Amino acid sequence: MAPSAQVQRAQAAVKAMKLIGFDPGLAKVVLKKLLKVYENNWEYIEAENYRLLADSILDDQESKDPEAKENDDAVSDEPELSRKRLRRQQEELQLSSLIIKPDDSGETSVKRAKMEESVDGSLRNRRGKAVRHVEAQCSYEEENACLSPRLLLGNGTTKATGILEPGPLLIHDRDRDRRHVHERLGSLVCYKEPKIEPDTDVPSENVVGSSIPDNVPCNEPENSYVPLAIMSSDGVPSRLAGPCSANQDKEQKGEFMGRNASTGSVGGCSIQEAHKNHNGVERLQASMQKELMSELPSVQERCSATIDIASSTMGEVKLTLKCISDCPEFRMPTLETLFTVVEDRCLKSCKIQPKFSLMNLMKEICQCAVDIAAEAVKDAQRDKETHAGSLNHDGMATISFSSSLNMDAMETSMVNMDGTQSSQKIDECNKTVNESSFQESCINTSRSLVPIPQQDLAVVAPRPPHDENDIAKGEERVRISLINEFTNEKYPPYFHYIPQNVVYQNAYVNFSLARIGDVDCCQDCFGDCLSTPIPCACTRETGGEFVYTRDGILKKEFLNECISMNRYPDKHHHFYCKDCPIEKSKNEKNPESCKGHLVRKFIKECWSKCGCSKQCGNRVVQRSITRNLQVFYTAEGKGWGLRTLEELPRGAFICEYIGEILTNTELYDRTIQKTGSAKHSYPVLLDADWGSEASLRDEEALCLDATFYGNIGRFVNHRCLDANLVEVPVEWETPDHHYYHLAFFTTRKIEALEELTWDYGIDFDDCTHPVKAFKCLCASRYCRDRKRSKARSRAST
Ligand SMILES: C[S@@+](CC[C@H](N)C(=O)[O-])C[C@H]1O[C@@H](n2cnc3c(N)ncnc32)[C@H](O)[C@@H]1O
Repeated sequence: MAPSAQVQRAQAAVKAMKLIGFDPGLAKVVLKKLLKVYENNWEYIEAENYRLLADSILDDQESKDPEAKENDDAVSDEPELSRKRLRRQQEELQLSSLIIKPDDSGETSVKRAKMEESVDGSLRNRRGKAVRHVEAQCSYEEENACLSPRLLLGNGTTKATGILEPGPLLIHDRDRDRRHVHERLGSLVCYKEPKIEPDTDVPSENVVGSSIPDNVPCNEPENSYVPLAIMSSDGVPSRLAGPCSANQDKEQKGEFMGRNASTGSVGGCSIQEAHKNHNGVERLQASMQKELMSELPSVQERCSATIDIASSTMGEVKLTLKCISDCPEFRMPTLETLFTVVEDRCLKSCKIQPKFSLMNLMKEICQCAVDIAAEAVKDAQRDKETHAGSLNHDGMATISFSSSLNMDAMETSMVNMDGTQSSQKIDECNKTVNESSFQESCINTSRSLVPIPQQDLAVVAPRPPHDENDIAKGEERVRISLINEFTNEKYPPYFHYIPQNVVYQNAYVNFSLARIGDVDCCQDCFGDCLSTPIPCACTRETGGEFVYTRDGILKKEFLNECISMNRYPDKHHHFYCKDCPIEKSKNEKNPESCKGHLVRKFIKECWSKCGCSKQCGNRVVQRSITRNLQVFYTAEGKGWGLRTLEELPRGAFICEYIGEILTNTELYDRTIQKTGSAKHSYPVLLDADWGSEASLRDEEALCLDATFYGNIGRFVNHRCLDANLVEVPVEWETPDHHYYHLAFFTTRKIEALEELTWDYGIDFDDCTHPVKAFKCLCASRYCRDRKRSKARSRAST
């Protein structure tokens, strides 16, 4: 019968001791003691070619030497001493293995790294790629020697056949003898069996750790690294507020990357599972190992994993993944393996797209950092220019930057969004960043982490201003794609996509619940107000009738009225204000009298103070965009426009016109600051109630400006009279008509791919109108601009 694994290991250990000159009998005795002390944990004993065993034999011999007795104690009597020694050895081993340097070819080599290979000479990762496990067993030169499953003795030369038999060691100079033994051990090359896969249970307290001290001073120098956030193993930052809130929660019982602590599964795929597929030999070894180590902590329990994120005020971000273990066999996997496994797990667990790549995710993180910083720069510049009164918002010029994380090297000149002007500078920046980051990686990376050349990480191309798959950047319930089939202008000039209006600065918009009285909401309602026999209080505005059908479509009568108001304004009521903000903005000192503002029909939707649900049929506009729409480049020269990709019924809600809420004064300031190079303009006056207010000051009159912040409503082009959209004022959070939402509804059935248009109601002769006069290209047979042009040309002939 073949000897048991235990016996085989014992034989190998004794033989190794014999090879370096120890008496096999003594080796056996000491080995027995060690096994007892270390509870049969062969990993400790076999580490570094039985260094512990050799040391223990020396200790044993020394303990029998009366001179030595005073100084050292035998291993059997002092297990703690042996443990300490082992720890020291492990520390030495780790330190010596940390240095990774690029060689002449630019590749990295692990200094003093030793190789171990599995039975077939290679290990494969789960995608079938060969993975080399780096072990501290033999040098690169000795790599081939490791392939043979036998004990070899190497003293610079590999002797596969002849085994040297040195004589017994004489114990005179203990230090020298120890050195001697260690040298011999160092040259002893030992075949190691394929590594047994670790257990997967990870007690959370062992997983979490941090290398960043709690007492980071608050007065760090400007460009020093300060931890922004320490990600605990469950991914929750345990420190978010910078250096002063440095109380890192080491106690936090986290789970690493969604790992289930009790099962060891990561994102639905446990490590155990991951290794189940290995061959039967490994399974057998795993069970043997389990038997021997049943009461020992698992490898994972002996590791701590930390993610440190440090950021300097200069914009550099360092992300460090540290896995520290007291287990001598523990090695960091290569990045390739790590990425492959994480990607696999993520793919399995999160059902994310098959194209998912961790590297892309990291690039995305870099990109986000750059985006956020760039936006702050842009805001600062805009503020500066606004104050200087010399702002030209028109070209929507923006900042181009190096997308690597060195914001110090950021290019700040204004260039076109195609990035053409700044490439040289970006290259230079990247070069600087690459060099320094590469060096840092060399120092900080643990033994088998290969520094990634920064050009792989850096996003080289300038960031596109918009996501062509979704211009709304996920802010809406539906994605809104972007397409230009006519020119090289791939994207519209940059603007911030916002799904809801935001106050720019001085606009007074009072959203307080206290202002909504009982008559302005339906507190007693429940569920869907449209399903109740008696219309709720919110219909007061619309004469006790809901304006929506159960299908969420605007009712015919109401829609007709709104369309008629737009098409035939003269037939409808107008307000005339005492001091018209529009006239005042044209001539402040001597304003003309008000030309009148249409008395518009309002929709009042239910809201949060009401008792009904968010799905209530009287909440159509606030539920935002639901239709399949697309921003596209128009063929006629109107620039970008909005179209539908689906057939739309008459009365369907399309979108709100969203922008910054400005006072009339603010809009006026913005308008006069324009130098005239602006191609398009995007303001809308919220004048539906101006006439009802006896005297409305400019700083009270509101408007929406979608130039810098807006939604897809800003792309709706103008069409004279027979536009297929009509704007309707809608309110829900405020009971008066001072501030309201502007919603677009279809005026007729619309085919898929038809452009959506709206009659801006502008007077093409009025050069002072906030919407800058443009040559109308609406192609409507009712085009007011064309009529005007014709009339002019007739008059001149
Ligand atoms: C609210 S924006 C519409 C989106 C704009 N086309 C774009 O590319 O961003 C209004 C501007 O679009 C252009 N525009 C809209 N309707 C137009 C039309 N019928 N004819 C010519 N230009 C039009 C004008 O420059 C106008 O100032």
